[in-house]
Amino acid sequence: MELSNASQMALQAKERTIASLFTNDDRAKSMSIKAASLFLDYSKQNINDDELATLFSWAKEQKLTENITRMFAGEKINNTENRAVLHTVLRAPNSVKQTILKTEADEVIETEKRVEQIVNNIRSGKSVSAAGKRFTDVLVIGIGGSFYGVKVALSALNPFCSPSLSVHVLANIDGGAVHEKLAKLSVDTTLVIVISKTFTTQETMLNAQAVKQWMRSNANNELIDFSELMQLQWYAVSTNITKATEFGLSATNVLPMWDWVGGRFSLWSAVGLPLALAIGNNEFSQLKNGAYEMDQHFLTSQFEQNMPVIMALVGLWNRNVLGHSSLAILPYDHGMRALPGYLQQTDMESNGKSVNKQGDHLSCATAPIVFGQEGTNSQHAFMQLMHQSNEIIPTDFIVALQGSSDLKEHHKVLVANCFAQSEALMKGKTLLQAQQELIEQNFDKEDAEQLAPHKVMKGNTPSNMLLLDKVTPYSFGALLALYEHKIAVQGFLWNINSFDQWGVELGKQLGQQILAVIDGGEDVSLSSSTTALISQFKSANFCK
Ligand SMILES: O=P(O)(O)OC[C@H]1O[C@](O)(CO)[C@@H](O)[C@@H]1O
Repeated sequence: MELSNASQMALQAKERTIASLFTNDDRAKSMSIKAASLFLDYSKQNINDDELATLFSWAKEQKLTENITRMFAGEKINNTENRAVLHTVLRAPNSVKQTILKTEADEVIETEKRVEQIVNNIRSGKSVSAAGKRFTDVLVIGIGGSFYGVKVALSALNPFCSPSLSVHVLANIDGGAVHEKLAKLSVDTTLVIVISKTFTTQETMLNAQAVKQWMRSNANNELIDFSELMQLQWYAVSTNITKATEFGLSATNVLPMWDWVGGRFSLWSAVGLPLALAIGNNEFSQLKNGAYEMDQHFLTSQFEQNMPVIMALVGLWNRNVLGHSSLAILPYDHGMRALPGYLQQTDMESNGKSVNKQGDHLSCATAPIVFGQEGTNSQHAFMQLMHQSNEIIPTDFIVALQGSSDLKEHHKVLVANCFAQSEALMKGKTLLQAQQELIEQNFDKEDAEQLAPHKVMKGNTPSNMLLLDKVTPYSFGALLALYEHKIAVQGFLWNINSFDQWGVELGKQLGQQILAVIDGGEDVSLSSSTTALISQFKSANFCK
């Protein structure tokens, strides 16, 4: 990021307090914006109007509009994989699909209809298991982008999920996770959906094998033909029909994916099938409608009134001008507890890069370290560090005005805590204030002076406050799209490719190499540390 006067602006910003920027009541009003049912207040950021204006004109100079337009138009902006980035088209009306995708639109529209039909058949009991029973459970197997979207939406939209069809998600390659899931399930009432764009991902394949084996061993083999069971009880979403059918899936049960939909942006495709099964077709459409409205807002609004662009620029300001390396995501909402994990992938897998699109090394920092937890739990854990360490951690607070339960007092306390934290992070407490407080509590002057430094809170921590009227499929769809676009904008401005993820490859490759050594091979290229660790593992497992 090359802003000509960045260091001078940083100096100026670091010398002031955020609270001092509130010279009149207008700041909260002028630094807040509504879009697609969401409300963003960014007035507690350490930025003033002039600095924002500089960022807006800089973004224009960097051809941000052109980049956004190219993405929506389907140009191959994922240059290292020669792919378009078109998840947005999946939530657009059919006429837009036809304009952008041309002949491919038919398959996309057909797939949507297939998803709807499967959802209707399963939820109505028209489609039953090989044992002739109604499905009570859906087991989803997938990882990374083929997991986080479904997981976060299932949890956030839990009040909309059918009580008679439970959806479970299996991602990690850990026998403990497999047993934990399968212990709750019965072969006769479980539908399985394997989500894997490539259908080669090691974790997903091994988990799918384990589940298939469990089904084979536990089905009533005298009465049930296993290939019929696979036909009735297994679906997949993948670009790789060959691999899926080799695995044993019927080709008609493999819903397509397209190379122009990245895994971490794929919830809007047939990858959303498990979610649609849980919440129903209408609510799944609402999720897409909310995202579509955010897309339209993003595409058509001036930068000064554009929620994703504002969030992106404020994020760049924090990261590159003020030098803050992290971003805390704090949803004050039990349903949205999976959001920090989801955004860790969306943000850090997209923008965790250090070369630009041309392959040249970048001199500026890119994606922040994203972490978080639901409020108020975070207040009793890492927020101590946010208040009193030297680290300044910009924060996104997310809360719904109306709670999803009937416990109104709980929601009042939850929201009060959320607002209180944003205020406390901004204002902090000075030494003088701390001393004063202690004296008011009847400490003598000497004790007050000694204790006061321990009660100082640095304050000046910037935050966004994102409000949803209520967590609904519509507002949650808009929220996910907001973050997708914020992250894309940051990638455009850093001139990086946000849509590839080569960084995960080396680990995968070495994983295979190490597996071969565990299985008896030799590999002199491994470090002595890793070789010793492998020996320890082998003697614990194979030499007893
Ligand atoms: O859908 P697949 O092909 O199983 O891949 C799973 C995930 O693995 C990744 O390659 C790395 O996390 C993601 O991009 C992808 O979503």
